[in-house]
Amino acid sequence: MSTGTFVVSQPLNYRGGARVDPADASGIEKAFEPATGRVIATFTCSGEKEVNLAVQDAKAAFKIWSKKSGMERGRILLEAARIIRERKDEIATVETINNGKSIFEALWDIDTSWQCLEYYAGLAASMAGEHIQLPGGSFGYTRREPLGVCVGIGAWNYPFQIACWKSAPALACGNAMIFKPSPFTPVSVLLLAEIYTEAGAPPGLFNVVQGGATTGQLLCQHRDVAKVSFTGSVPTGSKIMEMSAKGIKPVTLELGGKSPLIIFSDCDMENAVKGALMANFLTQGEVCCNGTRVFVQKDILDKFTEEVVKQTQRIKIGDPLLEDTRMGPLINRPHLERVLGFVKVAKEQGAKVLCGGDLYVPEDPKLKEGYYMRPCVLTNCRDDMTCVKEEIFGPVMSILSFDTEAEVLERANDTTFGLAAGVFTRDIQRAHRVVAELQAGMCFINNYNVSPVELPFGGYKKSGFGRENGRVTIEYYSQLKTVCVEMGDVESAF
Ligand SMILES: NC(=O)c1ccc[n+]([C@@H]2O[C@H](COP(=O)([O-])OP(=O)(O)OC[C@H]3O[C@@H](n4cnc5c(N)ncnc54)[C@H](O)[C@@H]3O)[C@@H](O)[C@H]2O)c1
Ligand SMILES: C[N+](C)(C)CCCC=O
Repeated sequence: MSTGTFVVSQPLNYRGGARVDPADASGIEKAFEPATGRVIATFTCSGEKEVNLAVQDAKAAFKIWSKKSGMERGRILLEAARIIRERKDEIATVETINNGKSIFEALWDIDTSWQCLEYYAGLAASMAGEHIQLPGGSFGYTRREPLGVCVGIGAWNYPFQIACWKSAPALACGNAMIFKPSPFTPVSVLLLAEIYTEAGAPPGLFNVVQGGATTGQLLCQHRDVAKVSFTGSVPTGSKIMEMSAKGIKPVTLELGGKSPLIIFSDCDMENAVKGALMANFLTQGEVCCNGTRVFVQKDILDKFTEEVVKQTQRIKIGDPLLEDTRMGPLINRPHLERVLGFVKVAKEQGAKVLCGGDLYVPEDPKLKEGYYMRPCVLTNCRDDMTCVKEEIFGPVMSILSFDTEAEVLERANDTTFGLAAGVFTRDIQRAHRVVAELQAGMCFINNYNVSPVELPFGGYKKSGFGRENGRVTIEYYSQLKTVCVEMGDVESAF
C-alpha cells in the first residue's frame, strides 16, 4: 500500500464479534491521513443506544470468559499475539497511514503490542490467591477475581499499542473490554478486535465504539461498567476521575508529562546524544513520556548541543511509508499550528532556535497538504519559559544547563507532572542516587523511551496513577475476595 491510496469503507464499530454500524449517533467525525491531509474515513460517533448494546454484549461475553481458567484465557491471548506478529506489516501500515508516524517506528509499536499479549498470556495461569491458616483448623483463602466490563479510552499517538496495553491485562484477568479510540485514529483497533475473534475470544469480549467526549462520557457513566482505564491529557483525565468518583469505579490514568533528561559531563557522549533524540523525536515528538527538558552539565553543554543539532538536522522527514523516513507528519493541522505556536512563544521569551521549528513542505506533490514540521532544538532556555513548563507534544527539545547534582534535581522535580525521567552518567552510584530522588514513575538510566512490556509504566503527580505493563497491572484489573472458613462451632456473643 502506498501513501495517498487508503480508504476505509467498512463500519468502524465492533460488537458481538463483528463490525457493525452503530445503532444511534452522537455525531459524525472524519479521520485523516496526516501525510496527505486526505480524508480516509467518515464515521458515526456512538450514542447511548449503541453504548448500551456494547455493554450488553460485553456482559454476556464476561459470563463465559470469566469462567475459563487462566490457562484457557492465556491460550487465546497467545494465539492473538501470533496473529498480530503474522500481520505485523499490515497493521503497522494502517497505523502509519492514520497516525503519521514512520513505518520504521510503527513496526516497533506492533512488536510491543504482541509482546504485551504474550506476556499477559503467560501470567494468566499464574493468577492465584493465598491460603491462610487460622486457629482451630479454620482457615481463610483469597481469590483474585475479574472486575467485569472494563472500558479503555485511548489517545491518538499509539492507537494500536494503547489498545493492546489495556486489553491484554484486562482479558488475561477475565474481564471483558469496550475500547474507545481517539476520533483522530479510529482505524487500527478494528484489526485488533478481529484478531481477538479469530483467536477464539467469545463474541462481545472486546468491542469497539467510536466517538469523542460524548461517547466517552456515556461509557464512563454507564452503571454496568466496572473500571475505566484512560490514556490522554490531564484535563480529560481529571473529568474521567470525577465521573469515576460518582460511580465509585476504579480508574487508571495515563496522562501527560514534561519529563527531565539529565546529562552529566561524565556520560558516554555518543549514547547521550542518541538518548536525547530518542527522548524527543519519536512519533514526531507526540509522546507522553518524552524527556523534553534536557538538562546538560555546563562543561559539556557546547559539545553536546552541537552534536544534538547535527543529528537532528539529519532526521529524514517525509512520506512515513518509505523505509528510510524517520519523521512523518504531525497528527493534524490544528496540532501542527499549536506546536509551531509554542516555538514562536519560546523565541519571544528569549529562547534561541538552533534548528527546525518551522513548517516543512516535502517535494513529493502528494504530500503538499500534509502536516510536517522540522524537528526543533531550543537553547538559552530558562525554567520559567512556556516551552520548558508546558507539554508541547511535538518535536521540540529544550536544552537547559546546570552546574551541580543537587541543583539539577531540584529543577527537574519542579513540575506538576511526573511521568518519566532519564539520566546519562558513567557513575553508577550517581545514577541510582539521582533516580531515587526523581519524582517520576518511569526512570531511565543511560537510555530513554524503550518499552519492555515486563516493566510497569505510569506516572507520579499529575501524570496519573495506576500502571500499564508488568506484573503489577494484574492488580489494576482484578479484585481480591477473601473467604473465611470455620471448621468448628460458632462462638456466639448472644
Ligand atoms: N501516560 C501515557 O501513557 C500517555 C500515552 C499517550 C498519550 N498520553 C497523553 O495524551 C495526550 C494526547 O492525547 P489526546 O489529545 O488524545 O488526549 P485527550 O485527553 O484529548 O483525549 C484522549 C481520549 O479521551 C477522549 N475524551 C475526551 N474528552 C472526554 C470526556 N469528557 N470523557 C471521556 N472521554 C473523553 C478522547 O476522545 C480520546 O479518546 C497528551 O497529554 C499525552 O501526554 C499519555
Ligand atoms: C512506547 N513509548 C515510547 C515508551 C511511549 C509509550 C506511550 C506514550 O505516549
